[in-house]
Amino acid sequence: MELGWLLWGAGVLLLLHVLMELSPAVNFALRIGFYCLLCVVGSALAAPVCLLVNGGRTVKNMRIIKTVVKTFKYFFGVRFEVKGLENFEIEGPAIIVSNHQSILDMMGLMEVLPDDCVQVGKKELMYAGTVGLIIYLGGVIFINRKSTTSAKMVMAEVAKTMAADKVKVWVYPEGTRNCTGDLLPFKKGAFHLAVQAQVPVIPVVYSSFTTFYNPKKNLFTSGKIKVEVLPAIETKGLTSGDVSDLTDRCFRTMRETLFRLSGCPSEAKDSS
Ligand SMILES: CCCCCCCC/C=C\CCCCCCCC(=O)SCCNC(=O)CCNC(=O)[C@H](O)C(C)(C)COP(=O)(O)OP(=O)(O)OC[C@H]1O[C@@H](n2cnc3c(N)ncnc32)[C@H](O)[C@@H]1OP(=O)(O)O
Ligand SMILES: CCCCCCCCCCCCCC(=O)OC[C@@H](O)COP(=O)(O)O
Repeated sequence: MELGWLLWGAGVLLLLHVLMELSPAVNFALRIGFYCLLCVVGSALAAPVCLLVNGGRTVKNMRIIKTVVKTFKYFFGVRFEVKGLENFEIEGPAIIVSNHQSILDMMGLMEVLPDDCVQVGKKELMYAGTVGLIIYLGGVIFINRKSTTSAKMVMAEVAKTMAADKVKVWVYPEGTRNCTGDLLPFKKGAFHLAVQAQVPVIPVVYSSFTTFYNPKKNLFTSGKIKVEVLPAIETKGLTSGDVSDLTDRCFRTMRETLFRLSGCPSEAKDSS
């Protein structure tokens, strides 16, 4: 009986292996599926721990979430090379902005996430089962991207509470995933938030995944991601009239850094 199960297990594994060898599409789907499974199972295990240790929705849960997510990279052979972590060492609140390429970004996020930092996410994530639950428990701020008015209202609330709670807020200013090796134009919410709260903006750039991860080509191998935390940009004294300039400045700095980290400096020159 037990031998039977073993044989079945071995058979299924062998079949999966052969399928992965034969078809890049199956290989890709299985690896992404496994990532999602890790997220779902990891969240299911972490949620009760968060509830027991911290009692409910609080940014303190991010430490627990971070501990779990930081183990994921070993399953996929993803390595991180991080520079500039000292730029996070700012007392009190700040807005952190970074590029957003894929759902795999959650690994890169947790690799560098400073203490007392919540993220802004689309509200649909709240309904992603156990993952939604863990994101909720971690204190993520949910916005409705389809309604600028309501998103702006949420962000204005955040500007007020950020100083009181001394939290940093992580925003993906592209507003959606983008795995092209370039940046999408930045939305302005993060920069309005920084100016309203008069807190610095800290840009974080992840090198392009395109060499090892490309959903269109069913590519997902092991690979190295370079991460750079850039020096903070002060916003003291800036007013809402300066938001566009601030946005452009961050965009240009981050785009140059992205090309430099991804090893394509020529594109940086062509861009402006
Ligand atoms: C234990 C195991 C666990 C495993 C599982 C892992 C779990 C990991 C756990 C936890 C990590 C959780 C991580 C979550 C990550 C989620 C990522 C996402 O979901 S990314 C998508 C959502 N995020 C965004 O979209 C943000 C950025 N968006 C914005 O800030 C936008 O600006 C927004 C939504 C506020 C408005 O977007 P618009 O599309 O309408 O575009 P615009 O150009 O920015 O705004 C239109 C006009 O409104 C003004 N405006 C915008 N915000 C304003 C403001 N606050 N005040 C005044 N005016 C404002 C602008 O200046 C613009 O006006 P003028 O064109 O300049 O005239
Ligand atoms: C019902 C159970 C489903 C479980 C699926 C598990 C998937 C794990 C995903 C980890 C969190 C990913 C957060 C993320 O990266 O969200 C994407 C948004 O930022 C941008 O959205 P979009 O590009 O505009 O669709």
